[in-house]
Amino acid sequence: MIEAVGLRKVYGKKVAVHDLSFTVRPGIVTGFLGPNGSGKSTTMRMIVGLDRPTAGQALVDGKPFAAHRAPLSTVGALLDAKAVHTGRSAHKHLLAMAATAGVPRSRVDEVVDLVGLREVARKRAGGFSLGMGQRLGIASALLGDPSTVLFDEPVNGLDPDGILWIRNLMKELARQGRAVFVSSHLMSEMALTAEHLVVIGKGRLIADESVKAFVDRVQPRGVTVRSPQVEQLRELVAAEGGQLAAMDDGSFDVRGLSAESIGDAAARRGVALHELTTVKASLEEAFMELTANAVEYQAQGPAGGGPLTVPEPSGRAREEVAR
Ligand SMILES: Nc1ncnc2c1ncn2[C@@H]1O[C@H](COP(=O)(O)OP(=O)(O)OP(=O)(O)O)[C@@H](O)[C@H]1O
Repeated sequence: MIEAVGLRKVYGKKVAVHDLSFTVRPGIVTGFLGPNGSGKSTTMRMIVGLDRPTAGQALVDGKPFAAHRAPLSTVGALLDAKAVHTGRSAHKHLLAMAATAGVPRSRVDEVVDLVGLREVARKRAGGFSLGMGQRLGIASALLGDPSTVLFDEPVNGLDPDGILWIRNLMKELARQGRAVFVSSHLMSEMALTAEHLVVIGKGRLIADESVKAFVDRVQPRGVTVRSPQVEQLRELVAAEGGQLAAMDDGSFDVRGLSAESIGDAAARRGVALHELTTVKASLEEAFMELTANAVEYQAQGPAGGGPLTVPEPSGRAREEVAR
């Protein structure tokens, strides 16, 4: 479990992290999201004692990381997957780490198997692909069987197989009762992996809530309606003040009305409905909308910049968050 309490980091005149407080609970995957430069890496580094907070503190299982007798068994962190001695084999690298931390040798074979590196464990880690390097980084993080794991952008640069593997591993680590804290730029990936989110912008907390609550904060994108009585449906939507657009698959996209008001009006008029679904914003759309004012470096759009706008969904390409 991680508790950030009034965490603050100042580099010279730059306040990288402002009085940040949040909790990462055991048993679930917590996604850590924020635009570039928002302070995610700085926060993670403070949690594992690699950076000193200017104020506040980061507690892991109730104590600062440095106060733990067996730090490797407290927190496993993947902060920079390339930080492995390139001349050594994966096996030697892990053995050296295990010896330093008082972890039994048998655990090395366990983690090598867990991350699927058995075939290549005795080869020089310098020749590893990005995906293999990532697996080795994760093996190192899990060596001490930690109760909390921290992964900074673990899926960056990985192929779909590697991404799926990491997603399943995170969920499994959480299922085992660990606190799993993972940062990522890939919103669609976070929507599939995380149950809870900590979102920051310009070093400040924007959200500490479930993925569902975060997505529910923004307006739904519309309502999908199907009815065999097309003309009556058109009249109903117009009478209620909504707009209706026919979709390629025979359904209708209704804007300006809630599912409840469409359903009630259909009941009053005796119009049969075969589908009535509120289309929620995707996590990416919610993130863009809620962090629009917290983006450090904004692209200059045709209108000269300003907050990022949420693209209108087109056709059936709308993404629903299915939770
Ligand atoms: N050692 C440092 N010295 C000075 N400024 C720093 C240092 N480390 C980070 N910063 C600044 O602090 C801010 C937060 O950086 P940080 O790397 O924590 O953000 P991030 O959210 O991890 O970004 P990204 O998603 O791009 O990795 C940035 O403005 C960055 O330039």
